[in-house]
Amino acid sequence: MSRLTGEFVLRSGRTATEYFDKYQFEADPVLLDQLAEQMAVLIPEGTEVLAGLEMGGIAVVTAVARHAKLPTAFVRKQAKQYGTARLSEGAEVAGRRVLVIEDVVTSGGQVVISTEELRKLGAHVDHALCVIDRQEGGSEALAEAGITLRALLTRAALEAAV
Ligand SMILES: O=P(O)(O)OC[C@H]1O[C@H](OP(=O)(O)OP(=O)(O)O)[C@H](O)[C@@H]1O
Ligand SMILES: O=C(O)c1cc(=O)[nH]c(=O)[nH]1
Repeated sequence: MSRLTGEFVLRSGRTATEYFDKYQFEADPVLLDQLAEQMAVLIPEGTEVLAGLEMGGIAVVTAVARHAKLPTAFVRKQAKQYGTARLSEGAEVAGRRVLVIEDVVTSGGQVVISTEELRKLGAHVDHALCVIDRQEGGSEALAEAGITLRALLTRAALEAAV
């Protein structure tokens, strides 16, 4: 139900004829919980904090954390301009082994940007976990940044299931 066809501009600026609307599965509490339960199994040993990326990664991280029983951080695209003025809200990330949680990975650009920012805050980030890896160079880009990508689903697997 999340797989759309048409013409879509992606975050990376690329265009695609296929788009996974993550908000369709994130808005379904039963489906999201099932995905989260399976993702929790993929969490690398030693992970201390789960960090979900704005916006789609926030619902995913909250759901995964319920199964993993780990504290969560909510990572903004830009630091809040008032109040706490934080980029990363919730659990403290400094000095802790942090797993980045994302919904969809395409080029890997957003995970790399947010990981750099988390590292500046003192987090130790070696891994990321996503719901869907579109298999368009994301895992390679992450590897260059020292991040291993684990995915619950790949684009190839989803296409094979249709
Ligand atoms: O691997 P990349 O090429 O960086 O692309 C994937 C990113 O693009 C989408 O974010 P978008 O900005 O559309 O998302 P939001 O609705 O979650 O804010 C998705 O949630 C990833 O964050
Ligand atoms: O690369 C993206 O921006 C992107 C691709 C996709 O399939 N779904 C999504 O939410 N974002």
